[in-house]
Amino acid sequence: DLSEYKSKRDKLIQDEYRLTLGGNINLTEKETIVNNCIMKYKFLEVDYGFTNPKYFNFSHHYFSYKEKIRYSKVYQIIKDMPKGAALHVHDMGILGPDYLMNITYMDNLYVCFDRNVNLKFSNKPPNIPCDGEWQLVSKIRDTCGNITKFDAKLRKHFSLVVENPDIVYPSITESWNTFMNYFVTVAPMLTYRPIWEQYFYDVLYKFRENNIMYVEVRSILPKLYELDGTEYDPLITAKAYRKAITRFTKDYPDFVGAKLIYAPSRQVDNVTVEEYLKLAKILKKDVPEIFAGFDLVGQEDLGSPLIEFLPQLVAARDEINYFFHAGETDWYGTSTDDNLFDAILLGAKRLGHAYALPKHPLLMKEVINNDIGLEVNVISNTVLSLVRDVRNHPLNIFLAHGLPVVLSSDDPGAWEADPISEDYYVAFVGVASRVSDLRMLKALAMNSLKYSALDGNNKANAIKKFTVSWNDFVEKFNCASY
Ligand SMILES: O=c1[nH]cnc2c1ncn2[C@@H]1O[C@H](CO)[C@@H](O)[C@H]1O
Ligand SMILES: [Zn+2]
Repeated sequence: DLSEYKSKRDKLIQDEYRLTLGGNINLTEKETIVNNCIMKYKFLEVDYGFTNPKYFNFSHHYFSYKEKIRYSKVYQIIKDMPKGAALHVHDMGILGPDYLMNITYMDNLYVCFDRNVNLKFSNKPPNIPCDGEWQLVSKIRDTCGNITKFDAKLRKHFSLVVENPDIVYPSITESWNTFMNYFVTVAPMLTYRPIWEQYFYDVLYKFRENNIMYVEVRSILPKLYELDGTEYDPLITAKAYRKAITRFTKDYPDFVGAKLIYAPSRQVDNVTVEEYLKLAKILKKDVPEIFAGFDLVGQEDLGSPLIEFLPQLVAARDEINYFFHAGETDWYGTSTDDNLFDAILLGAKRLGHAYALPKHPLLMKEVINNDIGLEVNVISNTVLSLVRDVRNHPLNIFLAHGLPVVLSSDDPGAWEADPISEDYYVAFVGVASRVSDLRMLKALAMNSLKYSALDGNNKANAIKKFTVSWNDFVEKFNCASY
């Protein structure tokens, strides 16, 4: 009979909900008030899309709706909500063009325009080959007559954002080429030693503003330099991180801190990986308080796959923790896809992206059994051409299975997103189930600390600090203020 059918149906739906990430959390009375508020606004957004699919922002390119995000009440609440940690971000990709443009107003910066734009701090015209003339940026601004135009031209090189992404980025090749150019352009500016130290301090400041209390940054550890051309080895870059972190946590004692994952390019040979790992061991010895582990980066489809470096990676795995990018691909059954097998077999503590994971049922089980964190970066995956309509992002599968997801933002500066709140917003409204609520958001925030590289005591303290600020957020919450 129908009532029996309906109670069976209700039970099935409820049981399944309990399997989703956060589905087992019980909300307090106060949390329920917050939940009712955020869900009221979430339903408005989702249901509007359901009846007007063509206006559902999340099915279009991120660039087409990014400017509207700030008006979303769901976004505004998420921004104010304590979110724990950001565990997957890359050194030079965090602060975007507005920040970078300010740097171009500093003294001693030279520029040379060829096919690209080359920038370098120096006390004399740089001795770097360029098919143009090296000139002081300040001098060009003094003499060019139209600073606005000059700045607009410069700014274009500091961002992937365009008005017509479908034409500019027809495939992963175009988006990644532009993405790589971004790093090539900004690296010589950011690796000027005084800038590097200040930059990471400012990164932490921006994260704190987004209610993040702890960060793990991946860095290629580029060589820093001085105005006279002196260059330092990568250990100095790591020490510059430590310096910035120490200064920041002194200025903002409520902030937990930051750690470093050494993450150099994967497009190298075995000898180079051997050298990378040697440096990783030195870092572990010399800057133990900030060193978390090792990763390899770069467009994964272009290689090299992890299997190529097996002897080196196996030899170091007892000493170094791995946090590999793996499965950041649409190509099922390829060597990129197979990186997931190797990352897991090599004992990775977390996986970067793991985008291809749902196609591997046994690996899904391994992730659960070994409690491997999945670092998901939804906006990155859209901008870098893995998925357009985020309702098709595999994050919804991870969430449905209650897998240990942590949300992060990869390179928010490169696509002019805020440090992390927009990623939470897109994941919560565009990817997660319509009915996933504050419990999921709380679970995601908790996961970010649980799966961090903080050690026992520090992790417990961080979770305590998080609980205090979460309760404070809930206590002071006023739906009418949004
Ligand atoms: O999502 C990603 N997948 C792989 N590599 C990345 C991603 N984001 C940034 N980088 C890599 O990190 C370096 C800067 O630290 C960049 O050169 C880029 O290759
Ligand atoms: Zn990444």
